[in-house]
Amino acid sequence: MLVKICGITTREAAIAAVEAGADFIGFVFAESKRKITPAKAAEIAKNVPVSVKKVGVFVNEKPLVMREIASEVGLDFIQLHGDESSVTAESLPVEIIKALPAEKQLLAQHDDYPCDYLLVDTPSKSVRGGTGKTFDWDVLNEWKTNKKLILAGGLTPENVQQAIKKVKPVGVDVSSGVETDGKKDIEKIRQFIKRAKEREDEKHENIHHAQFTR
Ligand SMILES: O=C(O)c1ccccc1NCC(=O)[C@H](O)[C@H](O)COP(=O)(O)O
Repeated sequence: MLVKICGITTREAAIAAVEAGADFIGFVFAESKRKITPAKAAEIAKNVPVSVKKVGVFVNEKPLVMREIASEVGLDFIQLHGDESSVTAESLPVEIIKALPAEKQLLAQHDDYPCDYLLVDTPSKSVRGGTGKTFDWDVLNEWKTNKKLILAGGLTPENVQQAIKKVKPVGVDVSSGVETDGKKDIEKIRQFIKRAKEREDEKHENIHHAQFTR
């Protein structure tokens, strides 16, 4: 099970995520209480092993700005969390995670979107991500796709195993659920990754993208 810890703003949180076995760490460059400057993200990223992928989260940012930040920070992935077109996604020089709210119609419309992973998150009218709220996971079981799915939205150390069992994604993503009083909590990061990866033995035979390949 791939694990992405998002909204990293400190070296301590990055180290905790890396040591606990995270596969991706995410830096939010969009408007957010977790927004980080490219310079600070670059400083943190330079101490992260190459095996842990660095993801930059953007919402409707100009492609030129995304390219500059990707180069400055050494991003491996760009996570598009807004209404970015396929053309924008294809113009970017790194791998793409496309984030979508869990709405049936929207998911269906993105079947051919050029991305390496689809991250499905909780819909919200006011903020684009990091809500800390779950959605009805059954929406995903009615959705047929050949995309690799990352499940996000309100995951916690307590509910992540249940979520994996029900949705069978290739990866899980968390931000609020590993925070205490709005700050990343080292112990929660460790617990989240441990529990997500504990189900490792049961994976592969029936992960979401394989189950629904047409
Ligand atoms: O985290 C944010 O504040 C944020 C703001 C704007 C766009 C995206 C954002 N986060 C993206 C993520 O990948 C989060 O991990 C994902 O939305 C899940 O968040 P949470 O429900 O808090 O675990």
